Amino acid sequence: MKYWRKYHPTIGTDDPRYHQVSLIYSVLLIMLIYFGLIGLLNITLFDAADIAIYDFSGFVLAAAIYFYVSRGGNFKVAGWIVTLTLVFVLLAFIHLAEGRNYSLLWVTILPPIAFFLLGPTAGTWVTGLVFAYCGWFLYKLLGLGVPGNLSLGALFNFVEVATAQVFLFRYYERSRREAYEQLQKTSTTDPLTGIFNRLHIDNSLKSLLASSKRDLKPTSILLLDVDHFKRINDEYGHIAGDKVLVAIGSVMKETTREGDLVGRWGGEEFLIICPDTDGDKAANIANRIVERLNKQPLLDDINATVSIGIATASGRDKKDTVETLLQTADKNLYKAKADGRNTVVASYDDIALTSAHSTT
Ligand SMILES: Nc1nc2c(ncn2[C@@H]2O[C@H](COP(=O)(O)OP(=O)(O)OP(=O)(O)O)[C@@H](O)[C@H]2O)c(=O)[nH]1
Repeated sequence: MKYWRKYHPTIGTDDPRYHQVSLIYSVLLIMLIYFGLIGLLNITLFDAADIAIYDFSGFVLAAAIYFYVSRGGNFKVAGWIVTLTLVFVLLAFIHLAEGRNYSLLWVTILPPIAFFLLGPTAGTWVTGLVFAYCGWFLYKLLGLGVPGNLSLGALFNFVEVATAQVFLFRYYERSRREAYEQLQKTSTTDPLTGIFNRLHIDNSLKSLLASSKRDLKPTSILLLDVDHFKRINDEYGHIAGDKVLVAIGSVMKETTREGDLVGRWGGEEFLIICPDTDGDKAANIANRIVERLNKQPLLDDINATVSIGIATASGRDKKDTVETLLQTADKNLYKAKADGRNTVVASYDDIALTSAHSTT
């Protein structure tokens, strides 16, 4: 496990920021070691206390950024600070070396870091501006007759390589992001209905229940099962059955809030997670779904109803787990089926359930 995970336990390997945060910490550690070591060498071996002041300033800056990020600072801001610090260090070095000994080559480490931490647009701007400045700096050096590696040909080579780098890294970062988003979408979506799949809804339930306990806020889940779905399949065919599942998915999306998570639990079963929702509110949502399905046919002339079992974690009971919550919802769903279907059952006796309809 990466050592920085102790500062950010919620950023798992499936989080899009995982590798960015990892890179931020790596760059900061390299800066701390490099500036600390070179600063000490400059004082002890080279007797250059004036240069050591720059090294120790760099060390303190890197330590301050490290402190900021590890105490929960904004990663976007941290990404900018790390990139701009790197730009400053690179330009300072190139200036001190006056372009000798291919020192300009160091600027080529900027694009992979800038594009990765800032994204394709800001990455293009930052690297484009720094490269343009370096080209101008090289051009100025030509007239000064500084010895070593400097000619008009070198300037052209620099400009060409810099331009190619900006375009190639921009292309690379864009395609990496698109591929990542595509992968994320397919790994979390149910291919038939387009709502979340079981894996995603299961993972989300774990983390939402943990935050519910941390914030002492209730979380409710609604387990839905389509009534007599086998009959629909038998009567209208499997393709129509699939369309019914898609339409029920849309009804659930329309009936719930934006922060609620709607997913397919398997076959003709669905699960809705409602964060910050107590049993009463969950029953209202469930009743809305049942009423909507009773009001008008789902598809042309096909009617479909659902039975719903609700479970609520208060957020104050440490004993609540994903398993106990699912067991309760399942038990209530079973009861809703036994009560004649097309109805809602929750664990709380004081909830007024308005949706008991006759079964088809
Ligand atoms: N069209 C279609 N049918 C599915 C899909 N997944 C499961 N089914 C069908 O859903 C039906 C579920 O039947 P049962 O478990 O007997 O339940 P039911 O007929 O809905 O009856 P109750 O749940 O007791 O109200 C089975 O016939 C499955 O073949 C799917 O993705 N598409």
